[in-house]
Amino acid sequence: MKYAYLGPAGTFTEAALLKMPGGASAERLPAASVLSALAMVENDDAHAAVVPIENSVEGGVTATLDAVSVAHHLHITAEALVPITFVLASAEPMELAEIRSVTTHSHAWAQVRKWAQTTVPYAEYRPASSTAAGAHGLRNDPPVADAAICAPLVAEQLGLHVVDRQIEDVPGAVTRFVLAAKPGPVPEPTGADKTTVMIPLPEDHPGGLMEILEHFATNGVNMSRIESRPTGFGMGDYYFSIDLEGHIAEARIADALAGIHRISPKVRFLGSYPRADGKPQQKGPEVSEEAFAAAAAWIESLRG
Ligand SMILES: O=C(O)C(=O)C[C@]1(C(=O)O)C=C[C@@H](O)C=C1
Repeated sequence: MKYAYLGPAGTFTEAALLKMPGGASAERLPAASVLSALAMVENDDAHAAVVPIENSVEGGVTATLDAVSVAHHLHITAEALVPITFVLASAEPMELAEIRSVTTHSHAWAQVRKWAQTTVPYAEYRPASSTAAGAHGLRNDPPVADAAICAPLVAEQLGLHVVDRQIEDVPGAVTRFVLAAKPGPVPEPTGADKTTVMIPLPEDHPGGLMEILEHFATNGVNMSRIESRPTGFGMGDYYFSIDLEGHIAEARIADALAGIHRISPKVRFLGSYPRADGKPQQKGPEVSEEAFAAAAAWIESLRG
């Protein structure tokens, strides 16, 4: 199997790839951006792509959310969680006070903002396409910056000097990554699953969002993430990117989505897949498979 990922070697995305099903034995194809990684799947140059989707401190990775929800026709088949810790690294030994420019990925920069303000307040920030790309750039002639914020492992692999470590503002931060592939068989339910959907907000429909959420509430479906994003097609045109706890094979998830389809027919199913944390679904008896089967049988008997 060939898996594309946000490269180069040494990104947090590569660490996530190794945790994905089939990741350890997959051929790893580094891509320069999230969009290129997803395009490699669409063009059949890779079977699947590993991309970051959400960080516990900085929130959604909008490039991924928009690409998976709107631009591409891909399904999520797995997720992985990677603990995030950063070091500040330089090509040659340097003191903190000497650093005038720092490079890293924008999501990494957002996770060290307070540290940067207090520790390197005069350093100019230079964006990099990934944390590892920034670290590799220190060896360019001329170097892309005085120092890079990257994973401890890539600093070690490139023989960089560690100026400061554990510089993240929130210890224990985690980034969530997904494996995206062309639509195919949905992974089997495990009892601890997630379903991702994209729901366009119905136009000129007062209470549209509330009606959508009511379908989740009445079917006992918990949401683990909800974000609104512009579709890009016009001012005020928004979609909701939502993760649900449960699998499309369950009657309560299917029933909620069928109800939503009547309000927002362009709703898109983006995959059901096992949860990385393995947390089992909690559901009351009124939304069990047996309760749905008994209700359907009752209606059938009335129509009899
Ligand atoms: O630059 C990397 O190493 C990445 O894998 C990207 C990314 C992200 O997009 O959030 C992944 C994890 C960290 O939160 C910072 C950067």
